[in-house]
Amino acid sequence: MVEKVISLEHIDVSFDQAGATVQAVKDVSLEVEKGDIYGVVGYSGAGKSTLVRVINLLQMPTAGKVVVNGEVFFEKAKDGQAKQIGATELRTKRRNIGMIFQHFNLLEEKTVIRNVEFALKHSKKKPAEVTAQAERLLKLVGLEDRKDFYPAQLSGGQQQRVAIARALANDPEILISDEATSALDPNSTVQILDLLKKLNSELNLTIVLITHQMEAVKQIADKIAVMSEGEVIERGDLVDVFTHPKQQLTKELIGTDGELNKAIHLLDRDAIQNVNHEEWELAHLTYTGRVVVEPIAAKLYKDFSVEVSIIFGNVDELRETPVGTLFVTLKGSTADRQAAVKYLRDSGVDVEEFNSREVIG
Ligand SMILES: Nc1ncnc2c1ncn2[C@@H]1O[C@H](COP(=O)(O)OP(=O)(O)OP(=O)(O)O)[C@@H](O)[C@H]1O
Repeated sequence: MVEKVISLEHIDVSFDQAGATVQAVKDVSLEVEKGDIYGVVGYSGAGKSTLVRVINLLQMPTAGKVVVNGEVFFEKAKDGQAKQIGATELRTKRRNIGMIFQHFNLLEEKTVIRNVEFALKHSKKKPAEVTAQAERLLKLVGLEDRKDFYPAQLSGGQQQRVAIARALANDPEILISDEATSALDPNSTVQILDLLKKLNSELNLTIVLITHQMEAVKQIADKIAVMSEGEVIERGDLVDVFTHPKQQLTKELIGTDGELNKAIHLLDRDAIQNVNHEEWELAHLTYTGRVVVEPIAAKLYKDFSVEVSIIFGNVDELRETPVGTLFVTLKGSTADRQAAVKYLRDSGVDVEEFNSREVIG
């Protein structure tokens, strides 16, 4: 059975900024299931941080309902009275939600192990148990041999590992990562994302990943929500959203737009200038898994008399699923091209067609 871990219902958050009201989050509902890696993406200022800070009530919503693990943290109808969990209980419940940030926020005057132990200062564990827990976590994040170092003696990636160990000190079920890889070099970014993926599978940790880096969500997220101006404008399974983006902004974020422009730019105009507009089109093919291009091109020619010319192609990995993109021109009569496109779609290839007149005017 699917277990809902986080449920945000109709969340609004407004701020007063110099006398004006800024609506940072507008009527957003979001459900995160146990074991999800849920990416929340969007440009700076879209409202991502504000939205996720609502989960543990670091940010109070103006209206809406926040439920974590079946427990109502906050509830307020638009013009109603707010009901919220008591302060002491909230403090305890927050321990179930670890957080990591872009800036690691480590205590510079404390060693790595003391930084992790510090997160257990309110726990009822004995000092020896606290140390054992911190050592266990440092081992989990691959830093057992750096436990007596100070933060300044570590690389950014290593400091983020310490921050992750500290965030896991109270054995939380949920980890919120707010731009945790944004300040890291590409290599450390990949390693931190791999670590988050490992923690997700080994501990069944539910992760909410806020980022403006599409590469980060591509590497590990199962689901994504795209935010713009305080609203979630598109959401769903990562592979679905990446292969069938609906909103213009999503296309922009994942680069589909740029790819189309590149295809139009690279189009061999000499080769098509004498071809009648009705006899060719530009097509964007997307396929998951392994599709062999050569036989498809040969088949379209042999069975449908449609000539395929590849403009460019690319294979990407979305959460370990290979996803191929091909921009091609299809030459042939309208009826033959329609039959060929139908064959491609029936074979599981997603086809987006661009009329020749739209492409070159
Ligand atoms: N405490 C605050 N007081 C006033 N306005 C705020 C506050 N926090 C956020 N905002 C405003 O709310 C909007 C959303 O900000 P938020 O930080 O949630 O966006 P974001 O998508 O996380 O972007 P970034 O990655 O730049 O933080 C912005 O217009 C921001 O200026």
